[in-house]
Amino acid sequence: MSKTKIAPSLLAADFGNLQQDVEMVNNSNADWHHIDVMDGVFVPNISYGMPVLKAIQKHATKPLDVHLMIVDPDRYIKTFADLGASILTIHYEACTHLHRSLQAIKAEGMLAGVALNPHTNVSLLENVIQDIDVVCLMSVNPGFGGQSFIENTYNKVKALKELINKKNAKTLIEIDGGVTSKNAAALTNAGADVLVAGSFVFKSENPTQTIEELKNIAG
Ligand SMILES: O=C(CO)[C@H](O)[C@H](O)COP(=O)(O)O
Repeated sequence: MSKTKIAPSLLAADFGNLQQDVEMVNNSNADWHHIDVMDGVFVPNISYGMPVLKAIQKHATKPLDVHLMIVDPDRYIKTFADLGASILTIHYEACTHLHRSLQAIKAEGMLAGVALNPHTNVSLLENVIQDIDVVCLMSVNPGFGGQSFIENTYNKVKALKELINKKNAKTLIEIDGGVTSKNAAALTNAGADVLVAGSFVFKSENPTQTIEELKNIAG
C-alpha cells in the first residue's frame, strides 16, 4: 500500500475551469488539495484569497492543505478554519510567537503546519517539533510555481527526519516546489511523507495519470 501522500497544488490549475480541476483531484489518487495563499508582502506574488478558497471548498472532497505565505498569519487562523482547511501551514519566517500560533491552529481543530524557506535551518524547530503536525520544506523560493527544485532539500529532509526521530515526534515531512517524477522517489527515500506538485501535474497532458504516476513512484 502506498504511504506517500500526493497534494496537487491548485496554484497551477486552470482558473477558468477551477471546478473541473478540483473535481479532477477529487476523482484522482491524490490525498490532499494543496492551496497556496500569497499576500504580495511575504512573497513577491499575490495568488488568491477567501472567495476563491470558498469556491474550492464547495467542490473539494479531499482535505484542504492550506499554505499561508503571508505576514502575521495569526490574523486569519479562524477565517481559514471556517473556510474548511484541514491543515493550516504558516511560515516560520513570518511568526514571532510560533508556539502560540501553532496552539491557536490546533484550537480551531486543524492540523498545524510550519513551512521553512530554503535558507532556514531545520534545527530551528528543535523546541517546537512535537507541536507540529506537518513541516513543509520549501524546495523552491516561495511565490511562484514552475521553478527548479533546489537540491540541498535532500539534506534538509534527512536532518529533519533525524530531529523528528530524536524527539519521538509524529510530524510529517512535506516537500513543496519543483516536485516531478524525477525526484519523487529520492525524496521519499530521504524521508518525505507528502509531495506537493503543481506544474508537473496540471501542465501535463493527463493530470489524473500524472498523479497516479507520482503516487506509484513515491511509494
Ligand atoms: O508554494 C508554491 C510556490 O511558492 C507552490 O506550491 C507551487 O505551486 C509548487 O508548484 P510547482 O510544483 O510548479 O513548483
